[in-house]
Amino acid sequence: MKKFTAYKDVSQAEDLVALAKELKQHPFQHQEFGKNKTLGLVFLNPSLRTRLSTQKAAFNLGMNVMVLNLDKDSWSLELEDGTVMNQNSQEHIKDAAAVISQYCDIVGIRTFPDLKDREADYSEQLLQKFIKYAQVPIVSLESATRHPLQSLADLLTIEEHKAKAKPKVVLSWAPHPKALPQAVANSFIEWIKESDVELVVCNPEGMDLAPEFIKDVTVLHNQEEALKEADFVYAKNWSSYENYGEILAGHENWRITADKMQLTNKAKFMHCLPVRRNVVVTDEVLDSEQSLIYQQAENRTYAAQAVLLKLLGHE
Ligand SMILES: NCCC[C@H](NC(=O)CCC(=O)O)C(=O)O
Ligand SMILES: NC(=O)OP(=O)(O)O
Repeated sequence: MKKFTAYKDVSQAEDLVALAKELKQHPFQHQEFGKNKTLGLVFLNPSLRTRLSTQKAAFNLGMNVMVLNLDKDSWSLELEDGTVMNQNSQEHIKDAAAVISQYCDIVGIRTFPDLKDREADYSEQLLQKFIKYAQVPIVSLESATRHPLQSLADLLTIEEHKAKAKPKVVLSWAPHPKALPQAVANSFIEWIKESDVELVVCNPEGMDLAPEFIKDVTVLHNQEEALKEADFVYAKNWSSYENYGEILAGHENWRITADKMQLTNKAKFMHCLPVRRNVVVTDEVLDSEQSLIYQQAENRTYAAQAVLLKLLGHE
């Protein structure tokens, strides 16, 4: 594996899930692989889980870790080539990526979309430029359109908790007061649709995800119908792809409640976190036995560890 930014970077997702599962049993068995290797983690946006679980994954492999909050502690980046940099940007991404990667064997980068210019966000310009100018493998810590480490952890969580060979997995849009990226939802679909599950996505009219992600996927605009007999309910808000970055107000009734969970086949509840309690989903659901939110967060460590191990050259 040369980089980890999307499903297509991985040759066998099942193998990666199996490796993560094995690492969860024996986290320290590959310490020699990471010895004297350095992981750099670059954040342009906030993070709790990705920041800590990826560091923990690296420590489990015997790696050293350096973290840079580029948005707060470093220079503001210029992305365009040939610009006369006499305005606000202070360092070109070309120089920043080249220099950071000199200090590291693997670099992880988190970069959210600005949710204003759809083409710019969907071309992943910052991530792609970083890859272009860095000389080492790059791991996405959530980019403008995808969150592959989250999706890999989610696959592992579903694998561990499924009670039948082909469970019904429902990804449901849920309300939120702020415009959020489509990345977690896009990525979840991209990974799970290749697994042996019955996938249903549900969202209000006008909130369909990008055609490239929902191609050949069942999309319903009726949440109650979608939830029937679900084995897993994954809730997530996203802002509009169609009216790019717009919030959909007036759909508070899409919140996941205990009553809605009654429609399901005693489904497990999933969310990537952070979650706005009692907006996206009620406390009653989040704090119930059905909730897998902390198991998902725990699995982030082993998903990241599997990815780092592959990038370090483990067969
Ligand atoms: N990394 C996991 C999700 C990150 C981001 N959520 C957020 O920004 C939530 C912020 C808030 O609740 O205001 C998202 O949806 O893609
Ligand atoms: N789920 C997730 O990626 O969380 P953070 O944004 O806190 O890293």
